[in-house]
Amino acid sequence: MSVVRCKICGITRLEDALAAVAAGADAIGLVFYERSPRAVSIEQARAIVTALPPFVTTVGLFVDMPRAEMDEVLAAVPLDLLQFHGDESAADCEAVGRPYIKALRVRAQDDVTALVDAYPGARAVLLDTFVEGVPGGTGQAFDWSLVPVQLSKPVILAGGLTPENVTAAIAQVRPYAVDVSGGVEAGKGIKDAARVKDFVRAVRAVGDLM
Ligand SMILES: O=C(O)c1ccccc1N[C@@H]1O[C@H](COP(=O)(O)O)[C@@H](O)[C@H]1O
Repeated sequence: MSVVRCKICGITRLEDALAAVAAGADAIGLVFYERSPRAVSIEQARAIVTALPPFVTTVGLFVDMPRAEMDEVLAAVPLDLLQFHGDESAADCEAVGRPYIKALRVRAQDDVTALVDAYPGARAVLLDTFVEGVPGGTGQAFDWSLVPVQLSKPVILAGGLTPENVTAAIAQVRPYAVDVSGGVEAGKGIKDAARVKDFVRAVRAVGDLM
């Protein structure tokens, strides 16, 4: 048996965070990208993070945020892990001095192994869908066959996952973890508790088969 971890991203409300935790999510993600419909303020994020029980990883998502702005967030919100979802280089990520994961948007022409190897300090890589001009949260899946069987980092699979397709995604990619945002929403930034529950249940069930 192999457990597949599960992150629910794009949380904007405490009630959604608590529902995700109650459903069994391992991590919740908060988007600090002002152009996202799921963006949270520092105050909102702090209220959510400080109200969570222990043993739930809190992840802050950033897209090419200037360092001074990021330092303001990090000083105010006790995040466990950073998710760099823009064009940050490995040096940019390392310079922050916090544990991080790097999101990489996968295209057919990419050498995914080389992309991953460019971030030796990352705890894991998050593989997401490439859509021109959109850094993430597209709600679109990519061709999972583009993910090599062996990579130098644990893989967090993202991009258009839903309670309906996550079983097939895990069976094909065999990731360390999965990450979902749009696929469990009732509206942008508002989670659908029943879909969150269905998603986590599906992830747990397929993990038991692996
Ligand atoms: O959610 C967003 O708005 C977002 C904005 C900018 C970068 C990343 C964003 N979301 C992350 O994208 C992946 C996939 O999301 P989806 O499941 O396809 O909706 C996930 O990590 C989101 O948190």
